[in-house]
Amino acid sequence: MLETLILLFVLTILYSIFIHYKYWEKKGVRQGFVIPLIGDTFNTLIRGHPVYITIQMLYNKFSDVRYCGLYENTLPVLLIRDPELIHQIGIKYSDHFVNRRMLQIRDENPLWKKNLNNLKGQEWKDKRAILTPTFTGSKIRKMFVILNLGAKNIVDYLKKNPGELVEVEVKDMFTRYASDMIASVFFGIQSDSLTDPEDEFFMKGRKITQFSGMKYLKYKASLTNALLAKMVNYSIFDEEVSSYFMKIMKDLIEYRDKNNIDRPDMITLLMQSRKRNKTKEFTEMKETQLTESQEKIDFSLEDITSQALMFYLGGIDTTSTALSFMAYELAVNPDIQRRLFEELTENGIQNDNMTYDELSKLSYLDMVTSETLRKWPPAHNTDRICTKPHTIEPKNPNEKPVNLEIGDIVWLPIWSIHRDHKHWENPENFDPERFSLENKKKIIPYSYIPFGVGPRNCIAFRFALMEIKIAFYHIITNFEIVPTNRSSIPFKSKKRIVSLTSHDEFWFGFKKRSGV
Ligand code: HEM
Repeated sequence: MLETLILLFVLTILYSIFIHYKYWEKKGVRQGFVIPLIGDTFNTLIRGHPVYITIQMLYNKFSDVRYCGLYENTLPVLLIRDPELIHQIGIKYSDHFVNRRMLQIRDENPLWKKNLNNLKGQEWKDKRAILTPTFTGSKIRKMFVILNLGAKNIVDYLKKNPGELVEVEVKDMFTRYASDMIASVFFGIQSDSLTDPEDEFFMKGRKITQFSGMKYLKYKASLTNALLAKMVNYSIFDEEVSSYFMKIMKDLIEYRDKNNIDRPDMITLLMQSRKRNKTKEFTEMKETQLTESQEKIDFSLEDITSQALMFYLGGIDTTSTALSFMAYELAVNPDIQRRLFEELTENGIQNDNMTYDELSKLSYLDMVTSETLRKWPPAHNTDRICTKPHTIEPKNPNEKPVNLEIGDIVWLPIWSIHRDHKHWENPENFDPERFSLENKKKIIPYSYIPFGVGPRNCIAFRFALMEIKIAFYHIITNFEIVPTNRSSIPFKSKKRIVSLTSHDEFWFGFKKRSGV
């Protein structure tokens, strides 16, 4: 028995070394030395680096190529290093790379299976076409009043604390802000988790967004291997969470249908999408084309809840991370903060009646937001799965055609591209000037992709930008953000983590401005 096991082990190692881990080499793609079963994840698994740093180290190791081959443990992955190739995969040949990898999670819960992020191929195209019009600039403009009120809550919350200086852990504060915004805009309910730490909606939502301990291990196992996925029986939306959100949505839709309520929020738009879809009156398709099969699509209560939950999952951590890093950079760069304060106060905007257009015109606010998302992209990596055979044609002398097969995984390393010295001068510096009107023109296309790329990019990018800008508009006109003894400067990342998270939390002081 023991001999058989040893033989099996030796055969596995030999197979790994001579066959499995030659996957990219055989396709003419550069790859490094690979440890069987660990693949290229050594720096995370053994040294404890966060995932985005491990990817960046691999990205920097092959500095002279447009792409390189990696192994996430046993899984072959093609890492794209070239902005033009990002354009090809994300846009030009996007039909060959329709899906993302998240889809491999074996979760039978329909709320999980039906959401936009997880849908594949034609089903994804159809749903995306229905949902895209709900996120256009004109729709965000309509719900601006709600966003403005939500952002003002941050100021009310901070002002409730006595004294001239309030010390706050901003990641928690912004997570609550983002959660209250989603509750209001996507679930039509008033949630005030900033004032009530135990707010029910927030506590239920936390169950979805927290990926720590056993839950994270199960998630990783499910992602890596279909067999493991079955064994660990992992579910992102468990029974309790699913029924809670389904009930909220059902009650809300019934109430609104019955009382003809037309609040300017996403629920109204999603309900209109449902009706429009039934009557085939679609006019605003731009980013994705309508398809014939669309007229048969059912956009049920389950669908609406599923999308709203996905917006919760996709929108909380990303937005609160961006907000936290923006607070960090403004605290450590007082000159930038001063200039931002000047812009926000010199424009004569009336806080209470501020409009979407007024906020959109604040150019320095836009520059600071863009630079935050460049230096600290909350979604540090995205991917595509090859859905139609595709050949990357050679461009440089050492390249051969690379034939990608159905199922091959391609990584678009947002963090590494944003910190590549070839594209950005002193990429570690926080410099909003990179995004001035003049300098913006010099940015290499597709070297700045915080919201991903092409038809499968972040559907809610306008909404996210507005959420960030309006929050900082109110914060900076009322407070100066300053470092305190508890602030962790420079930023230190948590070890072995997938997301961009601080080791020591984000503590900062908010000093009341005089006369406000
Ligand atoms: C600063 C905030 C945010 C960042 C940086 C961000 C970034 C991203 C990125 C990089 C992707 C993948 C795009 C690709 O693969 O090309 C994505 C997808 C997505 N995001 Fe966001 N996101 C943010 C906020 C939000 C918010 C607020 C929502 C919802 C309200 C949201 C909903 C989604 C959804 C549903 C997808 C999947 C789209 C699809 O597969 O069609 N995101 N996001």
